[in-house]
Amino acid sequence: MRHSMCFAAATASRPAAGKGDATKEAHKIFDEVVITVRSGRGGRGEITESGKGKKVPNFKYRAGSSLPKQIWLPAAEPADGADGASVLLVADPALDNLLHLHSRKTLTAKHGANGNPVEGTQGPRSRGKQQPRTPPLKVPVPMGTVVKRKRGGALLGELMNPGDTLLVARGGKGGLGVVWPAAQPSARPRGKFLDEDEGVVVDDNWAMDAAGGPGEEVGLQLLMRIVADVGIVGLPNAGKSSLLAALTRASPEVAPYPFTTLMPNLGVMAAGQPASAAGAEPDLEPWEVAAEEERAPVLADLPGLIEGAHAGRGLGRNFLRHLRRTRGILHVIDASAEDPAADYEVVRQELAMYNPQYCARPHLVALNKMDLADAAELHREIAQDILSVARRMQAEFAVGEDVKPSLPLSLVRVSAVSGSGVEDLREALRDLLD
Ligand SMILES: Nc1nc2c(ncn2[C@@H]2O[C@H](COP(=O)(O)OP(=O)(O)OP(=O)(O)O)[C@@H](O)[C@H]2O)c(=O)[nH]1
Ligand SMILES: [Mg+2]
Repeated sequence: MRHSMCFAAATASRPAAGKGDATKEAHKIFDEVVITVRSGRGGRGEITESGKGKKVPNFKYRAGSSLPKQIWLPAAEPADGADGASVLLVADPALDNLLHLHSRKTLTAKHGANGNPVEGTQGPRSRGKQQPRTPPLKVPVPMGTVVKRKRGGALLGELMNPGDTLLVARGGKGGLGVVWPAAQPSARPRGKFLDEDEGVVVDDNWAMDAAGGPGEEVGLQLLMRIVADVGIVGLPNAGKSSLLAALTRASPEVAPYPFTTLMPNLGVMAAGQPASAAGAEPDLEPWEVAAEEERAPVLADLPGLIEGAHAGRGLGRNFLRHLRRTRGILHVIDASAEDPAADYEVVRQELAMYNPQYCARPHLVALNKMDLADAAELHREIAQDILSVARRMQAEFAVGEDVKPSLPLSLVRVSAVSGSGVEDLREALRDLLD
């Protein structure tokens, strides 16, 4: 279900002050982590002596009969060692960040059980059978996680949908059960093979066969990009989080100071709002409603951007990578600000500097805080100014670049506080995505 992912980030806990730098700065790296995973080594195979069995009572023996009292039970086939546990990454829809992996950076899977319980080691003995599989170590990660090798940065895979799994370290093969041809050590078969480093090495084949394969150790870099249809961007305090709360059922933190939002908040814009004309649509069945919700657009409220974010000011701009998979962008402008058109330009410029593609995506402008007197009076001029900024940016860019900044699809006047215009904005967002 898409839903379950959506409301967890709303109460993204503020890192407690004074706990040490890593904790304080955790919010900056909620979407990135470097970890080491180790798969288990394979268990040893059982080693038995051939021809050896044991005498056991004959259950068919009856006193006075010709049947022997004891019979010879041949040795069972020796058991194989179990394969070591692999390490799997699993996309968990309940997660929306990678913070849980910051506290434990090395994850080790279990070794395979030995085929023979030698003194001092543990292991179930199941003669003649492959040992039971060792359950893999499953590491939960949020959807939208990109997995790269720490060294070289080769892409190993992406986990996009709930339940997607990626094998990152394969467990070692279990050793084979081996029979000595004779009890005498001198009679054991011997094999010679070349070892690249040390020249000729003599070893016993049986010992090689019985040994389990080693596990792997892999350094991984995990990067998360949230999966959303629309990204909400704007200066700090413009009312992005307030609008997300008005448009969806999410309840992000809202406060009258900049940089309230430290990690993206997600919300689902549920369909079937009361706006449609009476009788125009037949009532939806419950499963149709569920299907609607499944398709309902996900909005992502990003932390505030400021001028110079590309150079690391404010919260920087690393979180802009979360716009990568969005189809459209909603610019939120505080229309009661001194120069809303300049604010719009600042944010557009930061987007363009991060990735010119972002500016080419279809976008909407929400003129927020329309309940305030200054904003309401000036909204025509503000809209004009914003449009001329957008046209100018388009004209400037079109010269050398092949991606052209888009013009706003529409400018919507809203107030997240009074709720006016929210329905129009919802409508505009749907048009944007169609
Ligand atoms: N009057 C009025 N105030 C608003 C409106 N929308 C938001 N605010 C106020 O503006 C302030 C900032 O709102 P937020 O939603 O936290 O702003 P933000 O853009 O998410 O801010 P950051 O997360 O810091 O980037 C809060 O005090 C809100 O109450 C609105 O439509 N009208
Ligand atoms: Mg916010």
